[in-house]
Amino acid sequence: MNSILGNWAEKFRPHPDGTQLPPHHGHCLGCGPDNPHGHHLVVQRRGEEVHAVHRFSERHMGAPGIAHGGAVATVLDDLFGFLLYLTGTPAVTRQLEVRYDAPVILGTSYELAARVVRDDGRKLFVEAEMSEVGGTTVATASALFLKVDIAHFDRGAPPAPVDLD
Ligand SMILES: CCCCCCCC(=O)SCCNC(=O)CCNC(=O)[C@H](O)C(C)(C)COP(=O)(O)OP(=O)(O)OC[C@H]1O[C@@H](n2cnc3c(N)ncnc32)[C@H](O)[C@@H]1OP(=O)(O)O
Repeated sequence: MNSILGNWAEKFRPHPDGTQLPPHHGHCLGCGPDNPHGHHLVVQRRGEEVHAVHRFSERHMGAPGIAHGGAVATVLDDLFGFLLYLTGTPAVTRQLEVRYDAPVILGTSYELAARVVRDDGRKLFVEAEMSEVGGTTVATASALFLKVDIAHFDRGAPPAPVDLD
């Protein structure tokens, strides 16, 4: 098994409500603490949802002062990946749709929440939103995740040493 994911059964066991969920792995672009280009997303379980508060930095700029749409999609996609701590099943994104309702401003905190809306055989239909703290929604996303065997992740090459340039 791809050692970067560690032991799936131990790691992706159900985590208690209210706790902080572990990153997928150290170099994950969305949540890995060791990825210098990453978003370092920190996610909590709240009931049957996963929640985060996130601030984009200058590394994620699209238009001046505004987060790149791909960066916003990355964070939403990675947030969906935390629902796997609730379902307990390995799964990957098959389709992702993002609606950008308002510019996401760099340096501003946003609240994110995601949930499974339908668990249908191999298919996990999920949805999420990103909002100003206590306010207006700036982006919504829906995705189809497909459950895979853990061997799916063996197809990845071992991570190269991190290049800080
Ligand atoms: C450890 C977790 C980290 C999480 C990180 C955050 C999430 C990610 O970034 S994941 C990375 C990005 N995603 C990927 O790399 C996935 C790449 N894709 C693949 O590997 C394959 O396409 C894979 C494994 C998803 C599916 O392949 P395969 O097993 O052949 O499935 P496929 O036959 O195409 O579809 C399975 C079923 O889903 C259905 N389906 C496929 N696409 C759709 C769709 N868009 N809408 C509705 N149904 C669909 C199919 O019709 C089929 O249905 P049925 O079984 O009823 O006939």
